[in-house]
Amino acid sequence: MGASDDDREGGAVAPTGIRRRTLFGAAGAGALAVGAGAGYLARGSADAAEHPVADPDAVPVDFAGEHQAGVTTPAQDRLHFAAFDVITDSRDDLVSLLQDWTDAARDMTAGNEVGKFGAVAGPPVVPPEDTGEALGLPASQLTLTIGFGRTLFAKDGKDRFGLADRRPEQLVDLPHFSGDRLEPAICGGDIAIQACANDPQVAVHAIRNLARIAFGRASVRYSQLGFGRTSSTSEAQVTPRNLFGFKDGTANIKLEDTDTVEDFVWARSGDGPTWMDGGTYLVTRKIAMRIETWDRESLEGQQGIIGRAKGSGGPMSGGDEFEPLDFAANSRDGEPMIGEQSHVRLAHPDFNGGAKLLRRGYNFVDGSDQLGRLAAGLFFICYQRDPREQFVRIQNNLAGLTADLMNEYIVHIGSGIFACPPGVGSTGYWGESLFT
Ligand SMILES: C=CC1=C(C)c2cc3[nH]c(cc4nc(cc5[nH]c(cc1n2)c(C)c5CCC(=O)O)C(CCC(=O)O)=C4C)c(C)c3C=C
Ligand SMILES: [Fe+2]
Repeated sequence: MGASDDDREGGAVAPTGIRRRTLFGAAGAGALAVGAGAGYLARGSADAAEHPVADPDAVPVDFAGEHQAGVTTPAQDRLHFAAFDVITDSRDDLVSLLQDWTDAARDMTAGNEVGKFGAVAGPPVVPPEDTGEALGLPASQLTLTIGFGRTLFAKDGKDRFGLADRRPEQLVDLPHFSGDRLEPAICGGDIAIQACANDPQVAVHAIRNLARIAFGRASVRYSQLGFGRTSSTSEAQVTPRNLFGFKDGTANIKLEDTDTVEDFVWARSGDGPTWMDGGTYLVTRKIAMRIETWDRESLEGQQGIIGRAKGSGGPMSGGDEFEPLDFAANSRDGEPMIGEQSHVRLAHPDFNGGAKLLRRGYNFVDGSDQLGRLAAGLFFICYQRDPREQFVRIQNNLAGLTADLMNEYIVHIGSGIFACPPGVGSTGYWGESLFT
């Protein structure tokens, strides 16, 4: 195993790769995890000042586990999402790609360089195994989460890899929703990989290296950068804001609510094919937001559209952020305080047969268009046990100009649905249960 100068300085070489950056020397990670992740309540608190901790981003998120990381993991600040097209016809090549990707994912999520020699310790006559831009950076809570699209199982009626009869019925072709203006180039994909990290360079490095490893076997169909996580997935996180300026994620499923996570997020035995037991279904929607039009809407109008107060995030029926929504409350003029066409009413489980989602989206700004308008929006990401009963049901309730008032300000332009297999142990590879 090679070791770079940095490793010799840090004095730590991990067994499966070259460590990019260590904690304070070889300090134990357990005590350092306090306040890990951007936006945690502990950050900047008196407690944190009295008990300084090493950079919490140096404590990696476990890659191995019953479920994949990156679903209930406290949402990191940054996203690089990529959808791949598989360009080989060989099942063996597909399996070897998943094996190579898993090895690299193990390395990178642990904060190590990719491969045996990494970026600079290999033979000088061949391209380095790792592209190098994350050298010196900690793991930054990087998680890598994989999902398989419908076209991996069968495409144009062709059973490409002998997987056609293993496609779960939950992995539906999403219906057309009223108002959709989907652009095919940013829809679908055979395989999706969600990279989340607190440092954008770490997330980009991960996707770049996975794309490089895939050369000749899979190519990037599209990718999306995101920032400012628009959901909290843990009670320990403060609720972030989306580009409409509203707190987003208040009523999200939180990892501490284990019963809800079990009931609404993870596929279980009997739900579908056994290879998906412990997995989950991912739906993505790239939603453009008409920022300039929104910015001309009055505060009262904006709050009426969302159904929550812009400052506190509390319901329009009253109370602070986490006060339950009271849909029966009427104002003095007899109108519901949380409007009939408000977003939170139409998205709420009470109006969707009890359905809930684990939301994990990110803001995006792809620069400005030719008229100087922000090309911005929400890259909506959600995880669930059955998209038919969850995303599709809720989106059908929201879609259309006569439904959610927010539809005047948004348009769905990208879409994807993926079956995310269960987690991997310390050996094995992503999606192994699908091929055995
Ligand atoms: C189909 C699912 C959903 C889409 C698409 C969606 C788009 C979308 N949402 C916001 C902003 C907010 N959403 C909020 C709550 C909320 N949204 C959904 C679902 C979708 N949103 C759900 C299930 C909920 C929770 C409803 C509840 O149980 O109360 C909120 C309020 C804060 C919160 O609870 O998170 C905001 C704000 C935007 C801007 C957007 C598309 C661009
Ligand atoms: Fe929403």
